[in-house]
Amino acid sequence: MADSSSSLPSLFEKISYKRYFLRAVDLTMLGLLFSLLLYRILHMSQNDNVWVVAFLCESFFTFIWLLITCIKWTPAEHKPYPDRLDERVHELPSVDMFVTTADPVREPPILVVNTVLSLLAVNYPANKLACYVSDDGCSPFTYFSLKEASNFAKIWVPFCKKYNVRVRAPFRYFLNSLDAKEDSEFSRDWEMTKREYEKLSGKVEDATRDWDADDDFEAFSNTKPNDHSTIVKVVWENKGGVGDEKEVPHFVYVSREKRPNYLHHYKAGAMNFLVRVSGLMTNAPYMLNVDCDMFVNEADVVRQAMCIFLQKSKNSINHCAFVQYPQDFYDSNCEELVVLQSHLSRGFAGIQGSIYSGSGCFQTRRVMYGLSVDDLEENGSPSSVNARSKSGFRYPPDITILTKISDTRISENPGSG
Ligand SMILES: O=c1ccn([C@@H]2O[C@H](COP(=O)(O)OP(=O)(O)O[C@H]3O[C@H](CO)[C@@H](O)[C@H](O)[C@H]3O)[C@@H](O)[C@H]2O)c(=O)[nH]1
Ligand SMILES: [Mn+2]
Repeated sequence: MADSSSSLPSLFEKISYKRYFLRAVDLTMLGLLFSLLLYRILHMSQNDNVWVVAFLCESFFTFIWLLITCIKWTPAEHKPYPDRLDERVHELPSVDMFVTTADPVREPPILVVNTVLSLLAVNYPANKLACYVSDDGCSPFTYFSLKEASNFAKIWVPFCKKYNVRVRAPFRYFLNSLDAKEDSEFSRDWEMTKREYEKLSGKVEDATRDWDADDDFEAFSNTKPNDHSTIVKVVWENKGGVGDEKEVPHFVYVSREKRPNYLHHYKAGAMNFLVRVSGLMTNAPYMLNVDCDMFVNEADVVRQAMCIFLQKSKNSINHCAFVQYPQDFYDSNCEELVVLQSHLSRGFAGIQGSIYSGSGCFQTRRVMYGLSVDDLEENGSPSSVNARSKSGFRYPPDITILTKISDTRISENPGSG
């Protein structure tokens, strides 16, 4: 937990922007819009429909413009200082990272593999991380790809950490050719890692044609995407890890039970299931949620979120429920969305906080369980909270049985050592 001594610098700063000129422009606009509306009202004649319609349209425009202007009035940004974490926080908290996928055809496994690799390689102690993939397609190809990815992760994670790679999704990283001209250690490692990645993508792409289904795939026989029992497989277990740079975090494959005629609630159902399974296995106090076609484009993403979560306020309780990251797009023209996010989200940050959009979001487990901050112990973890919260909510019995991953072997990849 963060040291609450007020003499130490804060883990993040809220920077407010002074926009005097833009405010003057906005006020002028407001004056002009009101004068126009006043002019329309004063010269309204009952039989002129066009005039009335113009008045209604302009009133609506003024209303929307006013809403947006109010949101943008006091823009702010939260600037985290991850370098300060090490001196302030003695032990970083655990984080469970969730990836959802639903269809191996619409969402090719190589995309899911890249999402997962970018998460496994973030700058955070590997023994504090667990990555759970929910597969609503119940696809042995997805599972096969993830097993292969976990082998490649043993090369990829140390490579990223050794050379401080910024974008840790290999398909993006290897788009750029090698800079170093001479035969250096880096260029040798780069070539070797690229070769291994190409092998991995080849295996994943060929998986539908040529693969050996061993006993580990037994669970997938006679299953249909909408009719099968739950499958949980520990793809990789970080056994007794100490968090050094060569380690790979826990990595778990999950396909929840589905039956025809039972609603499964799409991504929301998958997220609920991931919360419950991870509650039994690693029970981290913080959770991250990303879609399978996203990747982490900033290696310090978890440390940055921790700067916000672990900074204590004056009464030494942190009320932060979630940290939402904005989305960027690499393969489509979504400039409007980016502009909207960068302008409006700064405005929201200045008023109260960011908009919750789900994906790309860290949330606390206690909020997901419906707990209030008054129910918390000093360490902020829900594991020490009684089964009944103030709202009278009672956990299902399985949620209160909290065990660590090393005690709960549901199913293990035999090759994971
Ligand atoms: O039955 C399902 C259907 C979808 N998904 C996953 O949910 C995510 C989002 O689904 P997608 O069809 O890609 O929706 P998008 O419109 O692209 O996603 C946006 O909109 C969704 C709500 O409609 C949000 O949940 C997402 O986070 C947000 O990125 C993907 O990872 C899917 O694999 C499941 O796990 N199970
Ligand atoms: Mn999508």
